[in-house]
Amino acid sequence: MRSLPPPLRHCLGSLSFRSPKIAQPVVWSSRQASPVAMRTRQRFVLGQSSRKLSSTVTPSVDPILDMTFLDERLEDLQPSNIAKQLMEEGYFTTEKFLDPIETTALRMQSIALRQEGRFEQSWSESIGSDGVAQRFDKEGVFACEPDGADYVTAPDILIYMSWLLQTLPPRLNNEMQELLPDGGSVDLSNQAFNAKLAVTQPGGSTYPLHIDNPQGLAVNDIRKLTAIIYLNPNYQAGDGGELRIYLQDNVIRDLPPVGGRLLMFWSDEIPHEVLPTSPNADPQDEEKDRYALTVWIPTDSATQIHSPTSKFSDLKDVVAF
Ligand SMILES: O=C(O)CCC(=O)C(=O)O
Ligand SMILES: [Fe+2]
Repeated sequence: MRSLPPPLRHCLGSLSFRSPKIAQPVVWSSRQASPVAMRTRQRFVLGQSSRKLSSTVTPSVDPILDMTFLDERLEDLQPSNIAKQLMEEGYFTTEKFLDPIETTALRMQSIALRQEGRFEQSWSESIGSDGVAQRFDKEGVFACEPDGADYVTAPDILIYMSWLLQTLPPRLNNEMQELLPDGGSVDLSNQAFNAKLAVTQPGGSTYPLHIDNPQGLAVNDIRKLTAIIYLNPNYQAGDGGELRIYLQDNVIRDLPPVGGRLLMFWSDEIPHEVLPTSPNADPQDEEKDRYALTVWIPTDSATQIHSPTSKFSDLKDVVAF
């Protein structure tokens, strides 16, 4: 059995989306091919009512993330404020969602997954004027889709993903309902998700300008919210790799990928790119590797994707597909 149910898989590239369906409920299960998974034969179920991973697996490192603390941190940020910023500006960010110890733990667990061979060359598709998708490798970028079997090696990555998926959609839906005049909602779903743990190597690796979900319903891609946590606790000014986002009124913001930063934006509307990562550093300098964990949350209301009445609908003109 493959890790996530097939419909939850998405291509490792971020500019396209190959999964036509979203499955329910979210079930993480062991990869049969993995020797670790063969030993554990464990399934992780994210029930809506459950707040914890149901697991009898002993991780190889002790997890340190606590879902209750994460809940408290989200409340401290005031979800009403997050919802307001998403609706008014298209994005929300805070630099210190995880503390340095937590950020370091997630980074070390990412490195352990990489040492296990879980990362692959990252690639994307660009859509030509003829509508045909062209695949290309992203030089110096490698990625992994974490799943339940990775709990043994990377328990905190799984705990974070699990917490985010259970907590963020209902919490933000409630707040947005309050804000929308007709009581409508963007209807974020906690029944499915896509995830990518990516490393961008120093020496100038980039992500080209793109929107995560450019094709939308044409390819049954209903990803609505992108949530990224950055895992670079030793980030220094000059390390590059800023996420550049393009907003309304020609506003451009560069967000350094400092460890612990949480960033959210609309997957189907907000153009962004990654600026060169440590352009003057040696590509083999692992200290300068730029790690980021992205979770994409879909919507249960297809009409929310590329809505022509959205105030952000013009931003797509920034990106030439
Ligand atoms: O790593 C980042 O800052 C953004 C990555 C990204 O744009 C993507 O994966 O689609
Ligand atoms: Fe992206």
